[in-house]
Amino acid sequence: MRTRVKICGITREEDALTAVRHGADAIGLVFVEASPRHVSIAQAQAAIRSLPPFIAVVGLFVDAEPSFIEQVLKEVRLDMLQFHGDESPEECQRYARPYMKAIRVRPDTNLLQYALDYPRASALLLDAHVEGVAGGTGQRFDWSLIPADLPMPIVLAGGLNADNVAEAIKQVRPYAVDVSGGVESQKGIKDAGKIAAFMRGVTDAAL
Ligand SMILES: O=C(O)c1ccccc1NCC(=O)[C@H](O)[C@H](O)COP(=O)(O)O
Repeated sequence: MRTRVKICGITREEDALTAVRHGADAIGLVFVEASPRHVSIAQAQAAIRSLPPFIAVVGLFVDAEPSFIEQVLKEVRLDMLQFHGDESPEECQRYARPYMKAIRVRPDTNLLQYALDYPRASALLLDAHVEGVAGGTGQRFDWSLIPADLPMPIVLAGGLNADNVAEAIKQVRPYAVDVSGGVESQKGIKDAGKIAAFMRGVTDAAL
């Protein structure tokens, strides 16, 4: 089975459709004001309005107020939540949606403990730790820090691109990969050629 792909930081309808046309399984919408990939509720609605069925829409938040998340959930058809800040397990599981907990991995990060602490997460999304930046850094981390026996699906993120995604999949064997900067022409604007090349890399890893 091919590794699933989530393309994150989608801000425009045409980029959502390009991602899907090339085989992406999920798209991510960044509801974080400080991000260059931030979408308003209206932009999010527009970006996903013509998506075909069976494509998952993931809403990304960083330590957001619950009232804001509830408001987004009322107005945008999100299938899953992605918590990219310091949200506790209780905070992550209070919404009527499955969620992924993003972990910014450092050499001393105990990923097995995170899996135990967030037992109701659908997956752990593993991203690079860059001081002072919540995510979308374009940096990769040392994949050998990921234990082989994590009792939870892994979504591998952080600095992935067409040149390294096949190697990443072969080494880590994640459930899914997540990419943002590696398929962009500028922050928040996706590039069809880079998306196509990334998807070829994912397919090549399965051969
Ligand atoms: O994308 C952002 O600007 C962002 C801001 C705040 C928190 C998280 C953010 N992005 C997270 C992601 O898009 C994914 O983890 C992504 O796959 C990793 O980004 P990249 O290294 O650019 O592929």
